[in-house]
Amino acid sequence: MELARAGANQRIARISSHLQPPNIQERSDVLLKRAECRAKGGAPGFKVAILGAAGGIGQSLSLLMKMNPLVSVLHLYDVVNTPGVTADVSHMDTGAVVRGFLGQPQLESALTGMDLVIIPAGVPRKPGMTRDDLFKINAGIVRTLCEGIAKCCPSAIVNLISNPVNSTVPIAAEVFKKAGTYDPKRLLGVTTLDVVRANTFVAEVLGVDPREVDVPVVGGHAGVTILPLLSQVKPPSSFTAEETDYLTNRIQNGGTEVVEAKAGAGSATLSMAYAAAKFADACLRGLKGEAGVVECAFVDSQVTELPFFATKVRLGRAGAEEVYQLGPLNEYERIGLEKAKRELAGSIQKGVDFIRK
Ligand SMILES: NC(=O)C1=CN([C@@H]2O[C@H](COP(=O)(O)OP(=O)(O)OC[C@H]3O[C@@H](n4cnc5c(N)ncnc54)[C@H](O)[C@@H]3O)[C@@H](O)[C@H]2O)C=CC1
Ligand SMILES: O=C([O-])CC(=O)C(=O)O
Repeated sequence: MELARAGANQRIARISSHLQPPNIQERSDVLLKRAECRAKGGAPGFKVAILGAAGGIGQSLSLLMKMNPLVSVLHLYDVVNTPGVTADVSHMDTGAVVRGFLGQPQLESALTGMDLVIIPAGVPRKPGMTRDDLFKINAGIVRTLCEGIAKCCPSAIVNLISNPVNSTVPIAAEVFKKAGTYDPKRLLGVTTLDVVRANTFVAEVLGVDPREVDVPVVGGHAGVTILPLLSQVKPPSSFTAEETDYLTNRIQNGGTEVVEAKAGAGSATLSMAYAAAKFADACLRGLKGEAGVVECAFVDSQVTELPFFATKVRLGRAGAEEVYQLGPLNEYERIGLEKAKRELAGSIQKGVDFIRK
């Protein structure tokens, strides 16, 4: 009986969360609070916000996070089109309560109380552009969103997708430092798509199921900074010099391959939403206290002389609780590492300067 009533409340909360009249909205807030309390009580559940939820990545990612049983509350924020995306996703008969937020005046409401904030907001590449060409527009977007996080949910884990990741993560760190809320363990640049691609392409070469393959990809998330460690592939495998060249180039240029195939209609969205959902799920499992959750991510790091670097990290209740060393590299990878570090150093500094200067 009580369960049925709770279910009805949740339904009303879902429907009325899109309605505008203040009295209905007020009632919806009460009902939503009840649903949130319930979700926070017995059944485990985290509050997740997606910033840029109406975009190419954002929409598919919203769908995937609505399907995640670890999510009890899902906030969808964008500067356009969130009412439609929210209405649509909210009809899915899964547990998470969905709520939409539109435009800067609603940013703080979208962020308050969140455990995990995922950011795919910003412009994507067109053919002929590098990820760094997106810096001008996306740096400002990331700064504004991170200022909101520092104010409204300073303890949230942040998954940063907006490009150029090699610069936007340092930007976010500087914003949080300025606000006095920086916790390096909680800021993670999402490089999962590089690992997803590496697993797929290596599996093709080996003739096995990609789900059986694990390729560490380290460095950063642009061109030569994307460094797959083929000598550490699991299960242990050897590659000819030709295969190593082919795989390294294909993994480093996977993003460009999609940008060119889409011919002006944007960059990877579907595989990226899949990768982001996979990474967010790992973060939530870590938050829940699951042991042994390990993923690659671009984080505050002491693995090299650079202040940020992507390696495997262990995800726990506090975020990236352990940052793993690179492990043994072969000669090909050592040369790649030096190239990656040279480019990364400039991209990181550019991000830092954007906030400090
Ligand atoms: N880390 C990675 O591996 C990958 C990163 N990306 C990056 O993700 C970003 C998003 O890509 P798409 O979804 O394809 O772009 P999109 O243009 O389809 O969507 C971006 C969304 O961000 C929204 N937005 C713009 N300014 C905003 C603001 N101030 N606050 C909130 N939302 C705002 C837009 O309204 C739009 O809905 C791009 O920067 C792209 O380069 C894309 C693929 C892989
Ligand atoms: O290539 C791009 O611009 C988008 C991206 O980061 C990727 O697909 O890896």
